[in-house]
Amino acid sequence: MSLPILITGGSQRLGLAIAQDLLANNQPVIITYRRHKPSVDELKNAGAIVLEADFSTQAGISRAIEEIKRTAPKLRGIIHNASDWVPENPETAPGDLMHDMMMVHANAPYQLNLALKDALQSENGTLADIIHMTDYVQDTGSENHIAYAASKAALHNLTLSFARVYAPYVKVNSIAPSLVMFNDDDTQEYREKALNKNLLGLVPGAQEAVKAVNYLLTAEYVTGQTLHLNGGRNLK
Ligand SMILES: NC(=O)C1=CN([C@@H]2O[C@H](COP(=O)(O)OP(=O)(O)OC[C@H]3O[C@@H](n4cnc5c(N)ncnc54)[C@H](OP(=O)(O)O)[C@@H]3O)[C@@H](O)[C@H]2O)C=CC1
Ligand SMILES: Nc1nc2c(c(=O)[nH]1)N=C([C@H](O)[C@@H](O)CO)CN2
Repeated sequence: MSLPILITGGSQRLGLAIAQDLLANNQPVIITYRRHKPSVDELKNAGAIVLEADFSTQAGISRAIEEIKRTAPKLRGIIHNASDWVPENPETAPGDLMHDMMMVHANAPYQLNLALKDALQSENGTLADIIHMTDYVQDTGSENHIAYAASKAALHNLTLSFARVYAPYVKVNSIAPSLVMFNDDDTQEYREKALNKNLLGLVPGAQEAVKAVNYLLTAEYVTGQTLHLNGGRNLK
């Protein structure tokens, strides 16, 4: 039996698609979720281990680390997918927003990577993997999600540091999507405008992230890199 891959925020959208694909290919999976949904039970019934975790507080991060260590002494990989896409808004003080963004996108991945270093095992000649789900805005910044973009840039910087420190037994890479999957409440106007933001005029859906994850898991010579999933938006 292969060692499990941990996916944070695996109860919906990209994280759920990644978890479902890995399970369908007989790869054991552990997911964390913040709010219980039917998908959590569906993943559990499909054989996943499901752990409740909220990375917005230090206590939540510490609790998650202890529960993951107890559940899986050894891991094939970690996919840091959990994320909150929150714009600057009048209801949230800037200090609170920056704190919240940094906790889930940088502090939690940082602490989990350190705490789970010895658990990460290469197996059958395949190196272990850490994958950080960052964002196109890691390199560009954002006008309406300033704190969010800064926290994703911090997450990408963790890719560079951990790639250096964890070589040669663990590969560490970023996947930087631009708009890959719409949200249910995205208006038709937003959707049409978004399609024109990249060269390919596409919003491909969650399977594009699944393909990117599977590439990195099988790669032998890729670490400290960013896999951009943006339809050429940077050239538009
Ligand atoms: N979708 C896209 O087009 C893009 C996605 N990305 C990145 O790809 C990744 C996946 O995107 P997507 O599937 O849309 O992500 P979602 O917005 O669906 O969030 C994924 C999960 O993160 C969980 N989460 C949020 N905050 C916390 C927290 N404080 N502690 C624990 N869990 C938390 C949520 O749990 P709950 O549902 O319980 O609240 C949610 O299920 C993310 O890192 C995202 O930033 C980047 C650019 C574009
Ligand atoms: N946690 C999330 N992060 C992001 C999302 C999302 O739905 N959840 N969506 C985006 C947008 O698609 C953005 O890339 C559009 O330009 C960014 N991050």
